[in-house]
Amino acid sequence: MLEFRHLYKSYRASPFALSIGNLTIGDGEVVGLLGANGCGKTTFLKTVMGLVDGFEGEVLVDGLPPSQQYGRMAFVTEEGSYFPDMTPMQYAAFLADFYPRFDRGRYDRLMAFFDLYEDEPIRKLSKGQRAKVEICAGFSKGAKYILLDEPFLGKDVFARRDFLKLMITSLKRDETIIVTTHLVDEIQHVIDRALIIHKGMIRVDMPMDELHEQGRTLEELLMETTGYKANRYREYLEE
Ligand SMILES: Nc1ncnc2c1ncn2[C@@H]1O[C@H](COP(=O)(O)OP(=O)(O)OP(=O)(O)O)[C@@H](O)[C@H]1O
Repeated sequence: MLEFRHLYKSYRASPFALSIGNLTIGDGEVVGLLGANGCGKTTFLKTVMGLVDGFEGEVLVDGLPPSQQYGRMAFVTEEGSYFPDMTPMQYAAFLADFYPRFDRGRYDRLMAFFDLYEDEPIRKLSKGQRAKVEICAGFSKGAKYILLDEPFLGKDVFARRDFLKLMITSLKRDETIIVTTHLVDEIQHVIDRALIIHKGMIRVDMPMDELHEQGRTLEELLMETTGYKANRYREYLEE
């Protein structure tokens, strides 16, 4: 379980702070963290990973600070691999040494699914392929909490759809996912719960079943919450 208690983090460069009152994310939940550019999604994930200093409040991972739970968490970011000179095979061996619960079978199955070459250094792969290697790693570390920050960047539409299906069908019971993305259409039938952040605060926390029952789409909810106006560009053209 992830618990947030009065989390508050401001940046001088940002006009608003990330401010999360009380929030709990239970084991096995697949949560979509949504919102406009700069609203605080990555900062939220980084606090869970213990990568943010100087915030008020508390984040607990199964009752402990993130710094005591690194082995239980995987963070897949658009920044890609920190080990570009390794081949995916060497990377797997490294992960196996580092993560006691590393699942080599799952890594190999994901690599095969994405048609990735195992013998080329990661830096020689395309941007989308490098991102796929990170997904293979993230889902194979044996982490209970898998945080995905824009995992679809650079992936073609087929890879995105297949990956989502694979992710959902291969999840283990207590694996908990938090995924940020701007591709709301693609994840709306994948996530269990939507959190929408607007200007640093969670404005919507809704189970997807409830949204589907209301006959509304995630995109509509996001637009209503963030005040996005589809024809706003006209105001600029008509001035
Ligand atoms: N290390 C930092 N130093 C200064 N400001 C930062 C830092 N990290 C984030 N910010 C600011 O905090 C705000 C939230 O940023 P964050 O990266 O969390 O947004 P985001 O929702 O992930 O955006 P995007 O959708 O563009 O990825 C932004 O205004 C950003 O400029």
